[in-house]
Amino acid sequence: MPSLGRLHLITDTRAGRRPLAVLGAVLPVAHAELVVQVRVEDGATDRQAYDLARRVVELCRPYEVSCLVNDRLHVALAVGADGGHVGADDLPVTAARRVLGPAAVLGATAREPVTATAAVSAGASYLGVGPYRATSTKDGLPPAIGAAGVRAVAEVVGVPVLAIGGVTGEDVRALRAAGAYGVAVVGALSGADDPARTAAALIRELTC
Ligand SMILES: Cc1ncc(COP(=O)(O)OP(=O)(O)O)c(N)n1
Ligand SMILES: Cc1nc(C(=O)O)sc1CCOP(=O)(O)O
Ligand SMILES: [Mg+2]
Repeated sequence: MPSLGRLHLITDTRAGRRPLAVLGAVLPVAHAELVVQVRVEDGATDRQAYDLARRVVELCRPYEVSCLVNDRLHVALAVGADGGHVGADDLPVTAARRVLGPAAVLGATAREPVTATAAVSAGASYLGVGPYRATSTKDGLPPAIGAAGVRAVAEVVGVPVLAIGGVTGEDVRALRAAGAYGVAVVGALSGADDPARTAAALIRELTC
């Protein structure tokens, strides 16, 4: 299984955002600590997801940066991605593992210890744990779990825990102290004035 980077950049495909430009800026500074998760809006077609994922894989390849696809595991397989990420509305983790195979990176969303341990038993190789704090990037999320919620999960699993939801560079120290291995972000990079500088700062905080 490929080693897992600590900074997960999740593509921002909301209107007006430029996911490929942001990725192009971040890749040269991020090296092995970057993982890219291709996430499209729920209403996007499979063809749109495929076209974006194919371009992301192409961009990442020269940098040896891993690429995962959110939800749509057939797209992950079709573009030769390194794996995928599933949550409560997606394929169950056991089924996702069967689809992707034993060597793939498979992430699962877990919001509390019980679902976290179940996801790991079912074959998850890392967990996305959140929302750390309230975020406007995604609708319909449950209340924020904060550092205590991240810690509660990190304490009971042996796989990397990535904190997600409203995370910025200023949160990294507290999240690492709570047991997080890394962070997954949308807005912190997509909305940054200088995504390369922001990514470099995040990686410094994640690896110091
Ligand atoms: C790293 C990471 N953590 C959590 C999620 C959320 O997944 P999910 O709950 O399935 O919600 P959607 O992203 O599919 O809307 C994630 N994508 N990545
Ligand atoms: C896609 C997603 N999933 C979440 C969860 O808690 O499951 S929070 C989230 C959005 C993360 O975006 P930002 O970094 O801009 O807050
Ligand atoms: Mg999902």
